Amino acid sequence: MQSLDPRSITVMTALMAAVMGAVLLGMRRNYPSGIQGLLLWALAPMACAASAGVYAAHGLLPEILIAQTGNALLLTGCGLFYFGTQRFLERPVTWRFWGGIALLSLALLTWFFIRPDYRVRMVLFTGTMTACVLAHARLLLWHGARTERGFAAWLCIATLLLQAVVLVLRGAATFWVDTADASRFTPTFVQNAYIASYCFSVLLLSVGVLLMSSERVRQEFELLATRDVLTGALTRRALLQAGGEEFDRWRRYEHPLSLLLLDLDHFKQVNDRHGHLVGDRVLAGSAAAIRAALRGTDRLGRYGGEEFVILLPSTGADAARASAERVRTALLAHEPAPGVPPCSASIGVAWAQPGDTSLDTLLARADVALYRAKANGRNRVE
Ligand SMILES: Nc1nc2c(ncn2[C@@H]2O[C@H](COP(=O)(O)OP(=O)(O)OP(=O)(O)O)[C@@H](O)[C@H]2O)c(=O)[nH]1
Repeated sequence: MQSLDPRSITVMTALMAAVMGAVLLGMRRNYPSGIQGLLLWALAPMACAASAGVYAAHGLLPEILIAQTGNALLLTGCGLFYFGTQRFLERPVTWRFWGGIALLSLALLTWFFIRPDYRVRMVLFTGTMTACVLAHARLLLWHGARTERGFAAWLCIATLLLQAVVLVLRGAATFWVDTADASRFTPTFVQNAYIASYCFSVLLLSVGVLLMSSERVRQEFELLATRDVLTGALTRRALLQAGGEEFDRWRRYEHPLSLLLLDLDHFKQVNDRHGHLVGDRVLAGSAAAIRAALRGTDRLGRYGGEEFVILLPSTGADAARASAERVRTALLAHEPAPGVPPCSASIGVAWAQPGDTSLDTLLARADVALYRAKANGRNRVE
């Protein structure tokens, strides 16, 4: 490590960070605009690259200019990563607070040029960086890891925590390894390790945010493929797949299985009287009311138009009838938004019985029961 040239590592860091920034910028063009924070994440490694470029000019320009510009750019890069994550997690962006801290720290650093001591400047700068990096890790731990529980969020958190450890160690070590008139390119083992670890942390953080965006895209596509946009219920395809799996489980383990076929009553009249848009709102509101009346393991799917299927795993005939009754009364009790009419539902109940060969058998029986419920006056369970 001692034999490594700190200026060369700094130049490599600048090049690598610039490439990562360009990759993130290019990637952003192909991602849905609904995913926020990508531009800030792309600008972050570019600011880090610029700071490394400025540091690499050590000895060629006045030290105060290099130190202040380089530090300002490095803090900006750190902040852009942080603000990008805030945007990505759809949290309020706190430019002012963190910008204020960075400016204060830079102002203090300027003051130390009047009474120069490299070690004090080092402690102050690594301290500010540690605060920024820990704030970022905390943001991801509290908000990110909950919604983005994937590998990528943990990679970012681990990188940030490691970076904080390195910064604290670097700040603390300065009083042992540096002299008051040392400079950033004084070739000590500690300084080389510090610059090299910074290079890796920019790389890992850029890869981490790139993976986080890819995971978000995958989640959104998965949601689009399996969720009905209007009601949030499972699509017909996803519902039939889930139903097929539950049916196989019933056949193998003989856990009871029931399903409800629910059809909103006189829905055509709602459309005819109030228009399709209001009809859509009735559908969305009804689906929300139905979902609220179900257990966590039950699954609601939109079978077609105004027809829904509710899968009730581990539920026998009596419990299924009770569930259906609960859903029916929940729809009656549901208070629609102003201007949206209430709507009742008829429900056909079916449960798996010996001799059933597929989910279709249950669906066909539920359909017959639903037809009976309609024929017997609607707003009822059969
Ligand atoms: N607004 C809206 N209407 C839909 C949607 N899908 C289906 N529909 C309408 O739902 C209505 C269903 O009408 P019908 O099958 O006659 O049933 P109904 O009026 O509910 O009568 P019953 O089922 O016998 O009580 C049709 O007018 C469809 O156009 C949708 O996504 N949005």
